[in-house]
Amino acid sequence: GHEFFSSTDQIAQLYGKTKELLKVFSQCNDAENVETIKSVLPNLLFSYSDSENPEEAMRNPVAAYRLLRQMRNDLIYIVNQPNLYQLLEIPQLEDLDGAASGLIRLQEIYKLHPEDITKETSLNADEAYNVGLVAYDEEKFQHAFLWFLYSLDRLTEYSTTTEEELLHYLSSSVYHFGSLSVAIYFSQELLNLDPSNDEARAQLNRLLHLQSNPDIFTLNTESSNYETLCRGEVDERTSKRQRALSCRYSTGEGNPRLMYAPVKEEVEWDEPQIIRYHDIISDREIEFLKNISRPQLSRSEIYVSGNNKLSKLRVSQSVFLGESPEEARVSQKIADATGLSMESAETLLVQNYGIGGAFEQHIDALETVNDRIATCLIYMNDVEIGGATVFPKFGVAVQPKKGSAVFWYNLLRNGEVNWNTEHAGCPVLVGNKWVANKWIHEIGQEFRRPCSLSDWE
Ligand SMILES: O=C(O)CCC(=O)C(=O)O
Ligand SMILES: [Fe+2]
Repeated sequence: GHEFFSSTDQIAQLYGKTKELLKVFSQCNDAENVETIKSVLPNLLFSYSDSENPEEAMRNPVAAYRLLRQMRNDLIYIVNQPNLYQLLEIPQLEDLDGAASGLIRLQEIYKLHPEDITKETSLNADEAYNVGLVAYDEEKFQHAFLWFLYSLDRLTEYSTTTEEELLHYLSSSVYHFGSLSVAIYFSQELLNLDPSNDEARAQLNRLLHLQSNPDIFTLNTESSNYETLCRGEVDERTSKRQRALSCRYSTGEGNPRLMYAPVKEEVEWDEPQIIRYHDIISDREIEFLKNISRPQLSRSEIYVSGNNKLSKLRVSQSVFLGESPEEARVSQKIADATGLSMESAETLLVQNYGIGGAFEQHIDALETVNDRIATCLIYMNDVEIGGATVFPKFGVAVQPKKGSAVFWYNLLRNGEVNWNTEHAGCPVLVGNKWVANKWIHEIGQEFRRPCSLSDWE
């Protein structure tokens, strides 16, 4: 079936359609089971705010996760009424888990407690429990523990989650990340609640045989360079090297198309060069690209030793556009700005990220003949928080800016892969993220970027 969690835009589309569907049901009078449906409709409708624009509703990943759960419940409810046709695709359990996994990724990278990430939108006990279980499955025991604690705090008589389940998982997750005495505490609580629980008694006895006591509230996951860059903690450009970087108007050495509309170039980094072109694509072109891509989006894959496959390392949906006058126009602008030939370039890959959606470190080069000599990455919107493109090998974070594009060479002049161009798309903490990639290949650049035998250029 269809996947939702890997593209916030897909969730937004479903949200819009679900609202419509509920409205239609609330107005129809002839369906047989309409009375039952009608009796619950006010409740369902109530939770879908009328004034809210679906895309806007997705800017907060916690809200997006809640809505996904809620739409699943509501749509399942509707489909279970006889005589009502299901017109919409129902989010699957995999979507809820994928969304929860996105929230955990955000917590890890941006070092957030459940209370931090739910400041705007809180989760109820059941929703939090589900996030905890996903963290537990991913062996992120400290995060799991904190979510179970959060869930325990919010337990009510309406919760499906039970205190026993939570105590069990609290004990077990805290045990895994190291605090034995706290594990013992929760195990004891569980036994107090239900003295006949033999499994809990055995567990408590096992725990009582062990000892240790670390700090259980400090989020101390090891950070890679990628993660520190995403958080904006380091960025080498803030050092004195920045002064060497510049901004200029380029007329492409006399290119007639640029004479009257020069491109604004900014050097984001000098070695290897990373160049930002400002205002390379207009808002209208962006809307057009989004609209043609939307119905064609599907989960992005990663390329590993000759094969494409789905991976948690890349949570987004994308589509390679077909050839069209609009695609060609964007291509031409990139050709003008970079001075490179688009003869063997791929068509634009339009990409929308999901809940906590990211693309972890990778290189764009495929290590094949006629390889991807360069990348031009177009930002189709501003991202409120997170979502930077980062280069861990030299410590630069580039923030998306609507209408701009960044450009770099993936290959050295001698044709070898430049491993320093390794980069990542950080998870989107607040907002949505649309980008479009133009991958430019070697064939056609012979006279534009002459090759060299040196092994460092
Ligand atoms: O989204 C980003 O910032 C990076 C995307 C990227 O590296 C890619 O699609 O190859
Ligand atoms: Fe990339």
